[in-house]
Amino acid sequence: MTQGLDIALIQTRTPATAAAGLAHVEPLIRQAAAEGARFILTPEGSNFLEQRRGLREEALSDEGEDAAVLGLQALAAELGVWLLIGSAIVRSGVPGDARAANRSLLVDPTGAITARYDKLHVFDVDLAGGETYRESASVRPGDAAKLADTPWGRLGLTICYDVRFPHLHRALAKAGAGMIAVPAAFTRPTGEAHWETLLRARAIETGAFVLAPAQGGRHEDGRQTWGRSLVVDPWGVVIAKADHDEPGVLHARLDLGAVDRVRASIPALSHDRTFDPPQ
Ligand SMILES: O=C(O)CNC(=O)[C@H](CS)NC(=O)CCC(=O)C(=O)O
Repeated sequence: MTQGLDIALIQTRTPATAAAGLAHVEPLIRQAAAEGARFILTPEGSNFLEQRRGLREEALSDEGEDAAVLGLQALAAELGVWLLIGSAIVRSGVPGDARAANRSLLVDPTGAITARYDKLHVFDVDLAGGETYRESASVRPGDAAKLADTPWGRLGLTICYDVRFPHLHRALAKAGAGMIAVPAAFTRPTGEAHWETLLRARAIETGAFVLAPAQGGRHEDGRQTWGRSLVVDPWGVVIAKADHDEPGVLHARLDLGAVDRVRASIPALSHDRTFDPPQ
């Protein structure tokens, strides 16, 4: 019999308020648990997703009062599963800074939050097609990388645009992560060009499983995201993939022994050298 950890990624098309966000994701999480997942991961912006130009302070709740965060904690407890809320957009809690935190929350089967991570790299980008993002205007970036303990080993926490910073992933893997979460709300053009390649590269470079639940499709405010949620094994093989942008559940079974086997076979993670800067 094959042993392994049964996980599920939830692909969403999150609406613009936290109450609606919860109503959207809850049935998918119930389905994932009923189908056997013990660890369930949701995308970036799981409480609400909107065109950031209009994000107002009044739209934000404290982490402890957000309808979606509270509802998802209760759901994890009811279903007895581990749940990564890929991110919730909540008040940063930093005095004098009205911006949000874009925060991953790991919830245990009692419903308690056991780890939190604020997105380090915010998306300030002008795309060729005219799409412009200034995430730093509404989101205060975090300043620390984060590993979370799970019954299946250490999980490295990252969010979306963080996937473009390989040294962050290497640092997480060197600190013990055998799984790295990359919840996302990728743009369509960058998703089409880069999403799968970036995720496979991060898995190969770290010898870790990469778990990437994504927002997908055309959201109620017109924003379009690239779905295609993906699970990559430590060898870089895509072991589960949504071939579409529709909301749904993507199951995968992780053979966690693969982490040590891959790292023993190609020990690049321990072969870093220091060198003089290029002249
Ligand atoms: O705004 C929210 O509610 C949730 N956050 C996002 O959607 C963020 C910031 S705008 N999106 C990304 O980081 C996309 C990265 C990307 O697409 C790339 O690196 O190519």
